[in-house]
Amino acid sequence: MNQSKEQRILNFVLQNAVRGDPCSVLDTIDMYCSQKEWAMNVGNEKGLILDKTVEEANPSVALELGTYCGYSAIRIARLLKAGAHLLTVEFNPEFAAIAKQMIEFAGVQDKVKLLEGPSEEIIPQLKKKYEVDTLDFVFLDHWKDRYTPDTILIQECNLLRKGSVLLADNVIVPGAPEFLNYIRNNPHFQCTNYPSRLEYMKVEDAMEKAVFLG
Ligand SMILES: CNc1ncnc2c1ncn2[C@@H]1O[C@H](/C=C/CNC(=O)c2cc(-c3ccc(F)cc3)cc(O)c2O)[C@H](F)[C@H]1O
Ligand SMILES: [Mg+2]
Repeated sequence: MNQSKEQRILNFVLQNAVRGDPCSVLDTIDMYCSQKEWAMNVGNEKGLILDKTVEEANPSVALELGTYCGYSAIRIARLLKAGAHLLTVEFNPEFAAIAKQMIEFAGVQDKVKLLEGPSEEIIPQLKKKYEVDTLDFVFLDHWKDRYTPDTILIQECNLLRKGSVLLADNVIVPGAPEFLNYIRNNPHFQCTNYPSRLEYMKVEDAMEKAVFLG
């Protein structure tokens, strides 16, 4: 049975990156996906915006929706302080299996909890089952038409506190127009747009940051 693209990316990392070195894993994925096969990792350009936003938020508890191969989970986890952790949600079992191996190879598994299942089921379980009080940082990078319903669900589950930071990928390409409309017209959020480029392409994209005002 021929391999998936995601399996090829993982194999390339296992053969070419330095075990236990998250930056080497990120660089190796970026090299493969810019030279061999495009894939929907946040990439290095938008990755730098993600880095700055995570460093500024300095979260104790972070949530990611849409793990895929684990690139942004590794990117976030490498910046977390001692005792802080990232919960990352992925409902495709093949992608979850790839991401788990990628995260372990990078050596950040102690900071990352990969939750396999749909975000709409997992978000309501975060407080009781996963012992979350509130989320300090949320990275939205799953299906683009799910950004709004999941942001509403996160609020309904009382998971945000004054100052919680949401960061959404792809608000230009593929686009999340409904989310932009929702979040920019919501008085409980202070929004900032970060123009950038689509990963591995000379195509405009952007990220949107939304700080919860309580
Ligand atoms: C809905 N609830 C979910 N729960 C758990 N895991 C989920 C859920 N929904 C999806 N997943 C999981 O989250 C991932 C989905 C990522 C989607 N990302 C994109 O489509 C995406 C697309 C492009 C893109 C740009 C240009 C072009 F020409 C073609 C593509 C660029 C990007 O940066 C993206 O992030 C994963 F695949 C899915 O199983
Ligand atoms: Mg994306």
